[in-house]
Amino acid sequence: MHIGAGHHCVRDLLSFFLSFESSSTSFESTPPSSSSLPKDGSNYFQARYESLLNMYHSHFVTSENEKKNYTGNLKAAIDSFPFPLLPLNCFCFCFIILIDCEHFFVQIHFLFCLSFLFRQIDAFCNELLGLSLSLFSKEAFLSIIISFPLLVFNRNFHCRYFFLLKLPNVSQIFVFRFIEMDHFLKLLPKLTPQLRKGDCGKIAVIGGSLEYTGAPYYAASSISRLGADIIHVFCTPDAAPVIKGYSPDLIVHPGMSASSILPKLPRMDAIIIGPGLGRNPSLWPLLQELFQYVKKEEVPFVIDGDGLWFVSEHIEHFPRQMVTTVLTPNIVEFSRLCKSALGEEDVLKIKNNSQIQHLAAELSRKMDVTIYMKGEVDLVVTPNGEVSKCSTDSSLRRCGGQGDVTAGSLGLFLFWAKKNPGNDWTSAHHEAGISSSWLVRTAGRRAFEKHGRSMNTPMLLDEIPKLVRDVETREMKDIVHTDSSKH
Ligand SMILES: NC(=O)C1=CN([C@@H]2O[C@H](COP(=O)(O)OP(=O)(O)OC[C@H]3O[C@@H](n4cnc5c(N)ncnc54)[C@H](OP(=O)(O)O)[C@@H]3O)[C@@H](O)[C@H]2O)[C@@H](O)CC1
Ligand SMILES: Nc1ncnc2c1ncn2[C@@H]1O[C@H](COP(=O)(O)OP(=O)(O)OP(=O)(O)O)[C@@H](O)[C@H]1O
Repeated sequence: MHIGAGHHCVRDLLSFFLSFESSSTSFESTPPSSSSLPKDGSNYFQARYESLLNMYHSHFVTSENEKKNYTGNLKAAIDSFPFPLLPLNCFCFCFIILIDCEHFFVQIHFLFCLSFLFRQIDAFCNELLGLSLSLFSKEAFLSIIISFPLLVFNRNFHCRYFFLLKLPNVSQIFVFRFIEMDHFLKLLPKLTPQLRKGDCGKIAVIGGSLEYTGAPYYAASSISRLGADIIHVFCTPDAAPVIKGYSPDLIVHPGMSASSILPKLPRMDAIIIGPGLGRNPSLWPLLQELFQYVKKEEVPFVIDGDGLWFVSEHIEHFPRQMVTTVLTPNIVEFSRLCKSALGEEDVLKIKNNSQIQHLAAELSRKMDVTIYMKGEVDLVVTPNGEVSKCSTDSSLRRCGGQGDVTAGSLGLFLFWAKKNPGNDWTSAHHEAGISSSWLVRTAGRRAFEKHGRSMNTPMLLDEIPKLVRDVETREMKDIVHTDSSKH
């Protein structure tokens, strides 16, 4: 098809693409003739836009607020588009590709932006129109080229729909929506009658003290709900009966000496240290021996909470080449690490996300370890400079304990990710990080939608079983505003 020759060509192109929308046979459908299009193009495409929006809402958006936000963003982007002023390389277009992987049909819906385009283009000269459409078609072509290898080469790409949507203001919001969920799905081990106890994970959580009994429980409980077989909690003797009382599911070992803990570690598939650990200086020898053990045995290892406090306090003794290790700081823990490792003061005053990302990359490189930085956007940064960002909608509540769920689930995901023969440690860290972030944020959001400001971490934990089941049956109807990308 020749593109860009003028007004009639636009109509042909539109009718060609619209035929896909109305037909389920995708590429095999015959394009309707341009004369079959209604005379009043503007109203026609406005109606198509509305219907697509409704379709989007009915499939993926649940709450009224989300509907408003989505519609608002979209309309604002479309309405505020300064057509004559915008440089061509920022040309406003939007397209959605719906891929039904199971039947391998591809349907292309170039709808609501086409409605916009049509209205605008009608009023402008043919020359500009021609250039615009060339750009438009190039993007469409590229998107198809990108989508097919994903389908063909990634067997785990289970998603039913892959959305690609581009607008100036909400650019790429939806691009990796389902890929992010797919990371999570891909890591879940297949349950078969041949599995034996322990195959899905034997995980150690080291933490729990008189003051903090909730934190190790949250970490351990998230691991249990995700499907690990055995969870050991190592904590101080006074915390042990309390933690045991929370759940008979957990194996709780009182005592924090290296000599009592280390002999039990060779049977563990991943180790998480820090949630509720406390800051008793007598714990430092345990951490030092643990670092050496993890480095030698290459066990998936997560350092969180007070574990990070010890690392900051003894930064000069933190070993290099901890290839299996992920540090999971919140902003306060991050600022402590930056201060001790990079000499950076006042990190808490930084409000600019890209500056934080830059610092996280520097910290990761300097410490030679992966950093999973929690915040409004979660960042997974590996020492080679790769960054994964996850900004899936999460809870608006910042109640304590959500980071403990991150640390626990991350430990288990690291074990699962590394078992995948295609993964080296770097890719395992990114895959596990994205999965953990998606899990905590989505479970948190669901809990928040139900309970509002009364939401707390046990409520988030209660969302995990349903969430896992929904993902496995791909019944996700409420994923909105996901932005996860790797640079
Ligand atoms: N139920 C349980 O058992 C739970 C136990 N937990 C466990 O508790 C242990 C300690 O962890 P932690 O994160 O509370 O201690 P820490 O690193 O000193 O940070 C607190 C300090 O940072 C500050 N601050 C906070 N945010 C800030 C911000 N955005 N910007 C700036 N400042 C900010 C805040 O200052 P404040 O507002 O109080 O003046 C405060 O001084 C750890 O083992 C963890 O696992 C938790 O998991 C929760 C559930
Ligand atoms: N401002 C934010 N907006 C949205 N999500 C956030 C925000 N801050 C943190 N989160 C999410 O909440 C989760 C926990 O992060 P948080 O910063 O609360 O950890 P933490 O302080 O270590 O938690 P804990 O209370 O367990 O110690 C992370 O997965 C992160 O994605």
